Amino acid sequence: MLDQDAGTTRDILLAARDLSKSFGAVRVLHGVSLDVHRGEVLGILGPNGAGKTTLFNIISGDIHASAGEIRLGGVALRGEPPFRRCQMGIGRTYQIPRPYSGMTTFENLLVASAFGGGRSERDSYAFCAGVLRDCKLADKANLRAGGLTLLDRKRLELARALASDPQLLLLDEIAGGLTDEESAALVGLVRRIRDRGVTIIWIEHVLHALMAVADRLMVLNFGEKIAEGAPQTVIADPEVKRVYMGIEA
Ligand SMILES: Nc1ncnc2c1ncn2[C@@H]1O[C@H](COP(=O)(O)OP(=O)(O)OP(=O)(O)O)[C@@H](O)[C@H]1O
Repeated sequence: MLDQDAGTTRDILLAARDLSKSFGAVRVLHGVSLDVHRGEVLGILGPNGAGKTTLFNIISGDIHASAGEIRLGGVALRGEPPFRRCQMGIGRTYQIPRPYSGMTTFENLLVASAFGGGRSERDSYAFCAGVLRDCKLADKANLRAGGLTLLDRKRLELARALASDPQLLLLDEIAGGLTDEESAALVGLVRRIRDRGVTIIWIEHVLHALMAVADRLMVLNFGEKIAEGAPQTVIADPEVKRVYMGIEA
């Protein structure tokens, strides 16, 4: 699927149209549309409860939208369960890490590589060893995932998503609680992942981390998109300042 963008034709990997979601009488997402171009990093900002994770849950198939449609590489995702979407190339992290606690770190990656990435067991070993190194988990390979520290469980979330070989990677608040040094290392890793050709959508409250790598930003508030565009333009927007940063113009 192609679109015209300021005179250039760019390839759209994910196209979402008019997504809405209500839980009972509570409307948490309303008419949200977005296009994500291959190879870009789209950052998503918004106050708590704005509907950011709900948007990810709809894209990954964890929940169904009340209305709207999503296409990945032009293919409609309607009705596809999460495991199929993973096999189609959508990898994600969860805000609260969800490892297989009784398995080792390495075994967690092998499962993702074999069942999500479709690799043979033999190929998975070398591939997952590389992912472990990238995510600074090599020395934790044989530890039970349930016994890892929160920081390492967050690293494992990212590593598992990478092991499934995504073309689209959804990152949900992976920088929270990191030191400045750890945050800078994470930004470096996200850049390297992008440079390998993976398209990324990153929900993050740690603004400086997001600003360091995002090509575009989108802002949600009360389930609606209130801004989208170049990062510097978006964060200078008076409405975004008011809603997200509590700054009145
Ligand atoms: N399964 C659910 N049932 C009922 N309400 C839900 C459910 N999931 C989310 N919500 C509500 O939907 C709204 C949006 O939640 P969501 O987690 O998408 O927000 P968010 O922007 O990701 O917030 P945060 O930055 O705090 O993670 C919230 O009011 C939340 O309580």
